[in-house]
Amino acid sequence: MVTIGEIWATAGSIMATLMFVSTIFKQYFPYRLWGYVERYSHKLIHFVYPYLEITFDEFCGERLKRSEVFSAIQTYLSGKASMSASRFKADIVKDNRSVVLSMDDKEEVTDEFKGVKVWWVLGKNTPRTQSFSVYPSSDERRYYKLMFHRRYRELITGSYINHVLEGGKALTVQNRQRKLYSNNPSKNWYWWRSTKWSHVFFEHPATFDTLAMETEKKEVIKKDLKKFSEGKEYYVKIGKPWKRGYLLYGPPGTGKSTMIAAMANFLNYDVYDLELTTVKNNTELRTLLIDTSSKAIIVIEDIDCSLDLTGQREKKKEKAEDEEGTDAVKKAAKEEEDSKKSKVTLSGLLNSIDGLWSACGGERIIVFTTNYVDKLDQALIRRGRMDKHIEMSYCCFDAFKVLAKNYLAIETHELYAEINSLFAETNMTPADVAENLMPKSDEDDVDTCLNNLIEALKAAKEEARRKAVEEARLKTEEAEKKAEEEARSKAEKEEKEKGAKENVKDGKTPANSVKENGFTLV
Ligand SMILES: Nc1ncnc2c1ncn2[C@@H]1O[C@H](COP(=O)(O)OP(=O)(O)OP(=O)(O)O)[C@@H](O)[C@H]1O
Ligand SMILES: [Mg+2]
Repeated sequence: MVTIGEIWATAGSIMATLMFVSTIFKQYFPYRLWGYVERYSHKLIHFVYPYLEITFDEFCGERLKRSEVFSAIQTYLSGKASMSASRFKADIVKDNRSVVLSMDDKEEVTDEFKGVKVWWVLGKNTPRTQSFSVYPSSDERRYYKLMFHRRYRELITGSYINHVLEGGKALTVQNRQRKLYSNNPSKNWYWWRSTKWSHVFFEHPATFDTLAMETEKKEVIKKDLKKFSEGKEYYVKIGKPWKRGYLLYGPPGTGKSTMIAAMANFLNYDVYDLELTTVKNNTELRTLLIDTSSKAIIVIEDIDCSLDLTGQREKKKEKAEDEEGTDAVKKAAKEEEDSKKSKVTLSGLLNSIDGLWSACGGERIIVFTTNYVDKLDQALIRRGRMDKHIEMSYCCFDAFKVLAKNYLAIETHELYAEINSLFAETNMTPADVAENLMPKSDEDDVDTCLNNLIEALKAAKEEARRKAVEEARLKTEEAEKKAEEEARSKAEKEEKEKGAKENVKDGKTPANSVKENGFTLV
């Protein structure tokens, strides 16, 4: 009887012989004939193995961007994986309430489409060179492989793949837990996982209903956003990338950030909060923007503080510093400081907003906020870049009514008339109004809160009056000082002219005086 050990020994020697023969064959067989052998061997395999394979890679474009097709397939298969795979990866979605299972590496999942069976495998390309790093190799790339009988080639490539992609996208929208991203400094970017952006779940509760603003203005913005989000075909027709820029400007506490949250909740978009000061240069900025998903609002807050937008201020400063002297220690310190500073330029920013790269992906809204719109370079905020400019201003009575409804659950009150007249005379930000309306203890009722607001409005009015008086006083003082200085310099000038005339009368021209006294009288 043949033992297992003997079988293994025989199999081992057959393998060794085959490898030896194949090596000899490769070495001595004419190179040109080798091509024929390969071609015919493929035909032979094709004849006995009637299945076709399609591969979908995880990354496209030199790892710059994760393939949306790969993501759609992953989501589509997550529904099927729970039926046939045995190892899963779990993801929490939709308000942390449910778990979605997706297939793990090297798992196989079967699917059926119009009675045709197909197989999906999640594979990984292992590195060609072996290294002993604890990190995965740069060659390691995941892919989905779809296998089907070649008889169904048209059905699969024609309809099935579309069916998978559309199903995947629909599931993504359904399961979507929106995210709030913030960019990481490039020293923390690693190629083996997406680390350019960190995220938390986006849970800001602001909506357009809770946003204090004139109703009409709010409606215009809502319509604008809706038109944009439904405008895919329109943007293709007019030949413009599917993106829109919003500039929100106004004093602190007027609701610019709140408006962004309301926009994201209205459109069901993710938010990318881009901190420009940690972006080293224009290339990094471009890489970050390419790595954003569609259905996203990209936000740059306080754009006037984020970088030197005129480009001139920086040069002036440098020149002044150069004149101060070039001490070696100072120079080294300056170099170190410079290396930490963001080198993103205005033109880099403009390019990333509406250059050729900006068309990668689609359905993106870019929002800039600023407290000082006049400081911004006109090129940055021209239409086409910042298409819609929205002024967030001090609280008006209309906006107050929204806040009162949110904070005190009232539609009207006998004190409204007084509050209305006070708003007409006073500037107060919605943030201050909201703070005054908020009950501070269980004893605080509606009347207390409204009276608090009235007191605050009166105090603000008095403060504004006092400020205006002070400003007027300062202005008058300045004007008087200026007039005094003008009068003094005029008197001095007249005095000089008078002296000069008298000298001429006495025959003492400046030239004569030199001759006489050996020095010049000025
Ligand atoms: N228009 C508004 N509607 C509702 N709440 C508002 C509004 N404006 C301000 N608030 C309230 O005031 C707080 C501060 O507002 P927000 O952060 O949106 O102001 P901002 O304009 O972004 O200020 P900054 O310029 O300082 O960033 C918010 O938490 C919100 O509760
Ligand atoms: Mg803000």
